[in-house]
Amino acid sequence: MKRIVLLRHGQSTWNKENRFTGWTDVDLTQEGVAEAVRAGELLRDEGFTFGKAYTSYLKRAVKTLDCVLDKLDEAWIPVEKSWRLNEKHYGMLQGLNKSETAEKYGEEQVHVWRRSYDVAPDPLPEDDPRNPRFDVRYACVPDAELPRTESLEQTIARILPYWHCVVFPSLMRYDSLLVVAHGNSLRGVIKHLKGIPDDRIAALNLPTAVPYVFEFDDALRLVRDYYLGDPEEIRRRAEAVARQGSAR
Ligand SMILES: O=C(O)[C@H](O)COP(=O)(O)O
Repeated sequence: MKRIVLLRHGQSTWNKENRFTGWTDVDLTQEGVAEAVRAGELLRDEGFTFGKAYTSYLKRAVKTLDCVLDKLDEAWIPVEKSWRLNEKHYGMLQGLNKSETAEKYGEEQVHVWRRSYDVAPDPLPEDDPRNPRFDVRYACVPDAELPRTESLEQTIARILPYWHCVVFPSLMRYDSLLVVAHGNSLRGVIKHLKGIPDDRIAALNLPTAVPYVFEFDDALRLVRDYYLGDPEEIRRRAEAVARQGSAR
């Protein structure tokens, strides 16, 4: 049996302030670090070990991965970072408070921006200092591939080449992989793995730092998926994520 564990990063400073984050490189809060440590302990106590780990270019995911590997005493395993695992780019919404945005534009519009499959928020202007073309970490990415905003569909379109060519084939070499990324980049991966239809993906909300396990048979067909942890608490936390777009 082969396994991939997907993990959303722990609480970030902008999660705490309820701001749209996207590609903004904000840090973990103390609570976020504690969540990451708890995720590592849970994986350790359930006997998980990993051959290789993947994460994004954003420090909230990288630091969460570090905390988990530390708890597993597996800081030595190969780790590969890719911009393709970054969060959905939230365009001009980045930095705005989600509740205030709901008060201004309506909860329904905010839900469309957050959870629709094919609607993207307004893009960052070309000369906006937040445009990824000005960020040295993306210097090796062709400009045409760097987003100024993204729908979930576009997020999935940039993740899948990496998923198909790099992450998933490494299951042939390693029995277990750990992928630490973001709420929407992982929703995209989960949509792909489970074949969730476009019009059903809006209902999926991922809480921070809850390990989500995918098991595959020897032919690498998905046989089972489940969260680690208390189902009632996970349900409550997923609902709280959904409510982040409510007006106050
Ligand atoms: O980028 C963000 O704001 C978060 O990572 C995910 O936000 P969402 O749950 O509002 O899509």
